[in-house]
Amino acid sequence: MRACRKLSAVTQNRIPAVISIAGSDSGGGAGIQADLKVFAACGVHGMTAITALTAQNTVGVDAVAPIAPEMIVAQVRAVARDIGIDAVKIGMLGTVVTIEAVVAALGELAEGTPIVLDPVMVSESGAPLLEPEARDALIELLLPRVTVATPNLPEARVIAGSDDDAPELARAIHALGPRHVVVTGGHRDKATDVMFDGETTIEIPGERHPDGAAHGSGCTHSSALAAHLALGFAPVDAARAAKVIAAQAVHDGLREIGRGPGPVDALGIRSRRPLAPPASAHAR
Ligand SMILES: Nc1ncnc2c1ncn2[C@@H]1O[C@H](COP(=O)(O)OP(=O)(O)OP(=O)(O)O)[C@@H](O)[C@H]1O
Ligand SMILES: Cc1ncc(CO)c(N)n1
Repeated sequence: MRACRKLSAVTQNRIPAVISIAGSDSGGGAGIQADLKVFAACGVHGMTAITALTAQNTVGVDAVAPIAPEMIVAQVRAVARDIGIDAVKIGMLGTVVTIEAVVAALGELAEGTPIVLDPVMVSESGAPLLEPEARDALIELLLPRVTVATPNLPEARVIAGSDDDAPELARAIHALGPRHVVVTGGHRDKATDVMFDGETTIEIPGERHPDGAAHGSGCTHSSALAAHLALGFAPVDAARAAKVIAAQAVHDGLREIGRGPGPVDALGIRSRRPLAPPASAHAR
């Protein structure tokens, strides 16, 4: 049974708690690992329900192990019943069984809790992260439940079943049930995100950073969007903030990490490094 509506974190002047229901990236660039960094960067408390483990690096995905459906529900229930959930980000799902488990887990949320769905299908390195037969379950079971869906261009084309450009795709996907759609711009000529709210198409432009590193850019964007919804931003303002944060994370991306496309950096890790080790430090 769905819990009753609870007061928002903003009304209560508390730190919002946001959960990522997503896959683990052992390379630390995308998935749950990226999401927790973004939540911290946005000033919200991050929580997780892991849907799948991936043995992954910047070059590829070596193995995927789905988490048992009852364990997915248990993770969400545990935090919902104690800490409370102010917003949800959903990332890698992988299988129909996992999608069904996540739908069941959403029953633990208070009414009106914002849900952001990043319909992850393929990794930056080109590995499939959603079984082809799970597309229909994602469309029928999850899309109608979400506040904001954030497909990239190829994902939007798979969901809409057309080769259109972002504005038409955003409208077609909106007709499938989500309240807002943001087609993200990483795979477009200009890195402009396109949002549709049911009435208006809104362009969210930004400079393209061709020399950055973009592994985890979509995860960063959807987590930042969920965090800002929990912070009380309206969806369009949350989408603008998410675009700025994702673009900066790509710009700051850690190109030197791994042999493939390096991970985004949402925390400014490079700028946090000491200029030199203390004189007393000895290399082991
Ligand atoms: N090179 C870039 N320069 C500026 N912004 C970018 C760049 N690449 C991606 N972005 C921004 O990052 C966000 C995520 O977009 P993108 O389309 O790359 O997601 P994605 O393909 O799902 O990411 P991934 O699968 O790598 O995690 C969007 O706001 C997009 O505009
Ligand atoms: C676990 C995971 N989630 C999402 C993506 C998409 O970037 C990825 N590569 N790995």
